[in-house]
Amino acid sequence: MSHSWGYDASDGPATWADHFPIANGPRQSPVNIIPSQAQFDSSLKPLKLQYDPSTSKDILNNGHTFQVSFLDENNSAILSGGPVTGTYRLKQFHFHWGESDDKGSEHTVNGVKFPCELHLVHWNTKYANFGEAVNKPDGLAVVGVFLKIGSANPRLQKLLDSFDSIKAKGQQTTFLNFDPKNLLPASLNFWTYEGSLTTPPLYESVTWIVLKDPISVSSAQMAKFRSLLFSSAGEQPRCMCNNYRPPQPIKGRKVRSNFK
Ligand SMILES: NS(=O)(=O)c1ccc(C(=O)N2CCc3cc(O)c(O)cc3[C@@H]2c2ccccc2)cc1
Ligand SMILES: [Zn+2]
Repeated sequence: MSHSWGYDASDGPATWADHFPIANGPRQSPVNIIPSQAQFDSSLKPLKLQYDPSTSKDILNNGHTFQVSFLDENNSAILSGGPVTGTYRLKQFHFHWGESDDKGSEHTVNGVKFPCELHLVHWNTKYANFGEAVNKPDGLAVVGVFLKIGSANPRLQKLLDSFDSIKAKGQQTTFLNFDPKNLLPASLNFWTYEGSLTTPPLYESVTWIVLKDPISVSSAQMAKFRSLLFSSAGEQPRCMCNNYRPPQPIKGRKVRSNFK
């Protein structure tokens, strides 16, 4: 990433337009979803997420979030159907969260923030690879899943148990056989709209697919997310939290749903 950016007052979302003018573009993400204004679209196909066999590779603290990356040389973890045409391959998933349980998600619903939001990032196989797809208008499809405070979610435990080895920026460790299907709610009902990356370079290349139903996370598990650091080993430790961009202007875009 060329210019360094972050989530503090000095380098956070309010400053991103200085170096990434597309921050004020026509299809920026995230947005506030207002269910009563979403349009049911019966032509939307069921969302197909085929993550078998799961081909997770590693888990990395990249200084903005932590992400689990996947082998994407073949179609072993793909998204199809829903609002997209063609086949999109899973590249990585990551999360955004707050310093406290009352905020942290990027998308909001009727203005309500969730404590955390999962993003599963897929790229369109009409392009050669993720790097080619990342700045094309139909290049990416990201599935967003809200996390809601409730009972501890055992399916998050393997992620949380790896945090001690990726505490600081740049730390990475092997992370095999993790099936991201286990992070999905029972229903794949979704809202969809045309948007962007929610971090610099903010490319307007994302078909967003935000699932209506959340998965659970306990307050203690959220505290573990906040044990990660934005900072590198040896630097003044800075808690990795509030790594979310607030909702951006909808600018006339339609949010569609596949459910009534
Ligand atoms: N929140 S999100 O919209 O789902 C999203 C999706 C992808 C990416 C992503 O892969 N990025 C953007 C941020 C970033 C920061 C780095 O330090 C880095 O090394 C890579 C990335 C990648 C990226 C990859 C390729 C081109 C541009 C950015 C980031 C956020
Ligand atoms: Zn994200």
